[in-house]
Amino acid sequence: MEDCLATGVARTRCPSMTNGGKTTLTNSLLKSLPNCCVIHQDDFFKPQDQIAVGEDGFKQWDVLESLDMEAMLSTVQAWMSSPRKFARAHGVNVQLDASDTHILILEGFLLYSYKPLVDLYSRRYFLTVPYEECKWRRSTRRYMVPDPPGLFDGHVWPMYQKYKREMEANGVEVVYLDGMKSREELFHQVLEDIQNSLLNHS
Ligand SMILES: Nc1ncnc2c1ncn2[C@@H]1O[C@H](COP(=O)(O)OP(=O)(O)O)[C@@H](O)[C@H]1O
Ligand SMILES: NC(=O)c1ccc[n+]([C@@H]2O[C@H](COP(=O)(O)O)[C@@H](O)[C@H]2O)c1
Repeated sequence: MEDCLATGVARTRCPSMTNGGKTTLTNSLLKSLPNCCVIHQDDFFKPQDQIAVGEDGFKQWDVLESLDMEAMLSTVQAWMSSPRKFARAHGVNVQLDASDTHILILEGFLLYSYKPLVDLYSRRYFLTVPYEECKWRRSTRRYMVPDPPGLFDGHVWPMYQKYKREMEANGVEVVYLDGMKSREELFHQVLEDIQNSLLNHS
């Protein structure tokens, strides 16, 4: 990572639990950071017929095996090999100024459990909200595959807790963000942090 930052290229991550507010935050950052691309982990869910059904009867969406992480890694590597080309191909308006800074945001709910990606980043954020808030926000969402009754308590929340425990046990260092803060406050906090990180490595 250090070598990339030394050339003015930064990568960061905006992961969290489901409904922590990561898509909202990512969209705000995208508008404010130069030459900024995003890769959404949700785009790498395997097709529904490849998702295992657990002993609990639920389709196991919230486990790493439900995602094609190799494909996600290849996409990250495509950005790493040519951020400018990647940005252009993804419709990002590339600014040709002297700094030549490029930023990649990875946004997803299970990013710190996939070893090949864990150490690639200059900044790692983790948005959290309390159980009740998460459950309420989730109840207002409509996913491509709607949640069956009981999924949140029976699968989503226990998997979130399991992966978070594992992440902590593995010593993955993250900046925790309080997802109960306002959208504006979170945006300014993270924007400032990323800008400082870029300055420190320029
Ligand atoms: N800081 C916030 N405060 C209150 N509600 C928020 C905040 N950020 C996002 N939300 C709302 O929470 C829901 C989930 O947000 P979203 O950004 O899609 O979460 P995620 O991408 O983490 O699943 C949406 O209804 C969104 O408007
Ligand atoms: N995008 C999909 O195809 C799909 C299908 C079923 C469940 N989900 C849910 O998406 C969640 C992750 O996305 P968010 O972090 O945006 O909530 C997971 O908790 C998972 O249960 C997504």
